[in-house]
Amino acid sequence: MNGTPMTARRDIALDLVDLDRYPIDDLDHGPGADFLSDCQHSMDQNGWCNLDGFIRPDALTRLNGEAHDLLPKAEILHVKRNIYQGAIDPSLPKDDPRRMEFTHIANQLADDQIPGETALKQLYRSDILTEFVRRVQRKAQLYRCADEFQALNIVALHPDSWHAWHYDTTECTVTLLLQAAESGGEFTFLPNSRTDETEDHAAVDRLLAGDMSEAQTFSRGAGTFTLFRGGYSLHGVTKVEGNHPRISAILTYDEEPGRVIDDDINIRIYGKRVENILARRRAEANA
Ligand SMILES: O=C(O)CCC(=O)C(=O)O
Ligand SMILES: [Fe+2]
Repeated sequence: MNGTPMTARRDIALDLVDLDRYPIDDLDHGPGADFLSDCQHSMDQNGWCNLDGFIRPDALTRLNGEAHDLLPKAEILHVKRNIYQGAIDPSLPKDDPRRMEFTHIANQLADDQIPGETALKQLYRSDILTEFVRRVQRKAQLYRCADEFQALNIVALHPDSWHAWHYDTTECTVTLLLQAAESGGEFTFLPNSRTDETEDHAAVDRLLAGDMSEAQTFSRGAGTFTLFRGGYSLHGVTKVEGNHPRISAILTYDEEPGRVIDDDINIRIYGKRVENILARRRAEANA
């Protein structure tokens, strides 16, 4: 032993987040405490908290570069589902949302396709960031989602694509915009449109019919970090216009530790690749 102290690895959030504007490194004192209280107030009042320029410009170049390096290897997914992530049930009336199929096309990386050494994965795994999200969402505990596919995703929507209306399968979602669309591609949602007991069916039906008048949307530049309760807020992204894709990172969190997602939901989102992984695993387990 030479007496060299073990030094913990520096938390990458300290290098990527604009701490002057968003002091997530000290939420208990001075400016950090005021900032946290503003974020909590926005969650309470509006059901969202939108932090423009959360990622510093140099860090954004790095994260967006990682997404651009990885996306060519990702599948183009054709996602077909109802807003609850289920398969449609043809026995229901035609206007029941459980019967209505919404489809979209996305160039998407699942968590297992995003290497651990990337700054983006390290940012997702940052305890400082997770603690910030937990406190804004006012949770006694909050964990990063443990699902091998859903935990962290990178989603590129190419021109003419949208992201169909849905509820997430984990409660707390953060969407981090890495590259904005030239126009369109607006993140759009009905804050807290359902609870565990009920749903605002009238508002949901209006949105599904194309009436966006009650939906929340705001212009978000690249680097914007938006917290909301994705599992309880119907949401999607309007059609991307212009010449380049809109790219976002989706960070998911849940009150339950070890939250994993049903295989059928993962297959519906991620398609053949994940279907094959799960089938191989089942075959090996039975061998
Ligand atoms: O790209 C976004 O901003 C939202 C995407 C989304 O809702 C999702 O991947 O679940
Ligand atoms: Fe979502």
